[in-house]
Amino acid sequence: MERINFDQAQALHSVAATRAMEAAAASSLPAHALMQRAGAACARLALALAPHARHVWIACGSGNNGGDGLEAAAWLHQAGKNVSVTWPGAPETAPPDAHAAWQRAVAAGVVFAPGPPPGLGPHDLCIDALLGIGLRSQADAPRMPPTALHALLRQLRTSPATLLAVDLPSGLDADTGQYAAGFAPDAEEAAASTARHTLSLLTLKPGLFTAQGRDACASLWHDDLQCGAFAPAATAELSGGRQPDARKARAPHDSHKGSFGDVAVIGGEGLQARGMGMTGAAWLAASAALHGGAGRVMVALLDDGQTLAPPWPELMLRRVDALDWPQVTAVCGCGGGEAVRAVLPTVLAQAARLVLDADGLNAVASDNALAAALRQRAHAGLPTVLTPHPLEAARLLQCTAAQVQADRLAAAQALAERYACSVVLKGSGSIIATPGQLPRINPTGNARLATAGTGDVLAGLIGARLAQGLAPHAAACSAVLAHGAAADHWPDDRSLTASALAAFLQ
Ligand SMILES: NC(=O)C1=CN([C@@H]2O[C@H](COP(=O)(O)OP(=O)(O)OC[C@H]3O[C@@H](n4cnc5c(N)ncnc54)[C@H](OP(=O)(O)O)[C@@H]3O)[C@@H](O)[C@H]2O)[C@@H](O)CC1
Ligand SMILES: Nc1ncnc2c1ncn2[C@@H]1O[C@H](COP(=O)(O)OP(=O)(O)O)[C@@H](O)[C@H]1O
Ligand SMILES: [K+]
Repeated sequence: MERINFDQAQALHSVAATRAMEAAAASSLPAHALMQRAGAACARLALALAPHARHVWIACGSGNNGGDGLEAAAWLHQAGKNVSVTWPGAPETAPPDAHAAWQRAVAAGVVFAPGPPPGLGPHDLCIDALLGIGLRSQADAPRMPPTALHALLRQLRTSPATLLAVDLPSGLDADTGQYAAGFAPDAEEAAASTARHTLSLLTLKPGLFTAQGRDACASLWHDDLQCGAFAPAATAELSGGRQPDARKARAPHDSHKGSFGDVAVIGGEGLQARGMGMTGAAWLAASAALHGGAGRVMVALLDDGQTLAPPWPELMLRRVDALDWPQVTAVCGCGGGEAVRAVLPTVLAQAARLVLDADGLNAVASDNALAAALRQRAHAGLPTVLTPHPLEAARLLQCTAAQVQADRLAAAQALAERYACSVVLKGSGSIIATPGQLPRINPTGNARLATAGTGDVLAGLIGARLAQGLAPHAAACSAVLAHGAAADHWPDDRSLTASALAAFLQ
């Protein structure tokens, strides 16, 4: 068993891949062995998390997730704990493994009760074994009426006792990180101050790391039930460990500024165009490229020459028509407004490497000729990274942001395929997808990044990584990881602003 610290690379497996692993392992093990291992692992972690628990209450569902809970009950009872189980299932309809686990729990003398024991306190433990990877999004004919299940879930979530979820927090979709309809915690449940843990069994699932998954699983543990050898190919991977790093300190002594590449930021519509000055976005991206290690950073503002001097002397103002396209890594779209449309045909056709952000993406979404020019870049061998947030991704995919969020991995992969380039789908658990590569989920970052301009900073940092010679997928993974890590290491007593974040980057 390992505790997941969100700083190590990890292979992630979908429900289908997990089922395949379970079938392969089960075929070479004695009957019920996997569930016995699952129950034992759960009991071990329970004893470690709540060693002084006077009561352990286990709420079990009618499938095999409930079976894991029944196995854990038998182990914990044998360990001398005062265990009670609520199991609205029935032996005659339980799957075979869960039926055997029920028999073991009964034989061990576990107490069955319709609800939690009275007086559960912070030292006690609740175990959520209601639903695992068998969650159906459309509960058409559940054996347990959803209302009964929801009532148990509410008691688990609002109890003062430590909460351990078996395999998944019940109701969370393991593939997408979204709660099934009706299962998301309400405000009172979300505000409960209970310590929460999740023990993921056999595999780590993508949904634990993106969308609502991070909040749902809280503290995360993994036990492969000694079946690692049966793991199929990963569905996705969690970024972590050492990333490709083009920092100057590690560069050959005989380097010069040209060795680290030129970034040209193209964006920042002026105030006069539509009464909305957005040059700040371009400066933020440029600052991030500079602090991220680009050799030279140029800024081509779309402000009709209004700006007289850059806010940092290292940055160079350029006109768009004065850029040396075969040399530059363009970061285009930050604060670009409507003005960016006019320059996009040139940028898409000529920039040697490109990060397309914000209004650059919106323009492509609404213009077939620009979309075709974007796709054409792949045929011309020109690397491109798109950096949409969910609404921008929805515009590009002609769907709603809710549909994007409903399956972030699939949405990012669909965009990467459609435009034949790398895509960073931003938000909690950013996804990095590139055709022909295993998609990545980024584990760093937090809600402090939810402030205006941090996306511009990310675009500039990806530009610096591309300019330093990394391939698009590696550049995106490395920059997204560093951007989130900067927020994770942010001093508690300072508020995070985008300009301070850009200056904090390496
Ligand atoms: N596979 C493995 O790798 C291993 C699996 N193991 C464990 O088994 C778990 C998977 O077990 P599983 O397949 O029996 O599904 P599970 O999560 O118990 O859910 C099915 C139950 O939930 C119900 N139900 C579903 N959706 C619902 C809804 N929306 N609303 C209401 N009810 C709903 C559904 O009802 P029904 O469809 O029968 O009416 C059925 O009763 C896995 O997560 C892990 O813990 C480990 O022991 C070892 C290795
Ligand atoms: N809750 C969160 N957890 C992790 N990262 C977040 C969170 N909220 C925002 N971010 C990150 O902050 C950045 C915001 O970018 P974006 O939405 O484009 O904002 P803006 O356009 O204001 O710069 C993205 O990198 C996103 O992944
Ligand atoms: K569960």
